[in-house]
Amino acid sequence: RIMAEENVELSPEGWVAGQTQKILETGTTEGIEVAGKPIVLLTLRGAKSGKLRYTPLMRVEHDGAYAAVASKGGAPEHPVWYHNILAHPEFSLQDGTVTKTYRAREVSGDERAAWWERAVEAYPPYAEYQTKTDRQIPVFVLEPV
Ligand SMILES: C[C@H](OP(=O)(O)OC[C@@H](O)[C@@H](O)[C@@H](O)Cn1c2nc(=O)[nH]c(=O)c-2cc2ccc(O)cc21)C(=O)N[C@@H](CCC(=O)N[C@@H](CCC(=O)O)C(=O)O)C(=O)O
Repeated sequence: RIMAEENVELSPEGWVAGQTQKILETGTTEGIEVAGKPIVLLTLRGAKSGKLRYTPLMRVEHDGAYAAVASKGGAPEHPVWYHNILAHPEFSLQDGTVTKTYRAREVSGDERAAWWERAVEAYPPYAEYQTKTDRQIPVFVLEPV
């Protein structure tokens, strides 16, 4: 029996959906950028709906692992996907034309500090976002499974 391909939801945010669609059309994240920096495409499962949702994030990579930074531009609240990644921490991430499975864990202390530095290096506006909110912006490390 061929299982029907599960539908994956686009973001309701127009620009986010547009960048996602470009990745799907071209088959790569190459050339899709925010402030001139590269992005990656996660496919996360909704914590309540169980729906798959395309969630593009900035590309923060080190030694084959990635960081997912729940910045949402420094908004007062975490992005909703923060709950999705906690509820379903194993998911696929596409970087360029390569899609692999990763497992996320939220980091704190020195480990978080090291990844925060890498994140700001990869996408400097993260530092500015953190000054805009007193919530500590969550950082997840994504390791290949
Ligand atoms: C608007 C809302 O988005 P959000 O999950 O809050 O996340 C907001 C943004 O972080 C998200 O759009 C990111 O993709 C934006 N974004 C980045 N967002 C970041 O936080 N960090 C980044 O580094 C980042 C980079 C980036 C690069 C390119 C790009 O196009 C977008 C980028 C959303 O998608 N809502 C949907 C889905 C909601 C959802 O996931 N519901 C859960 C329920 C979860 C619960 O409440 O328990 C479910 O389905 O079960 C809806 O309302 O229908």
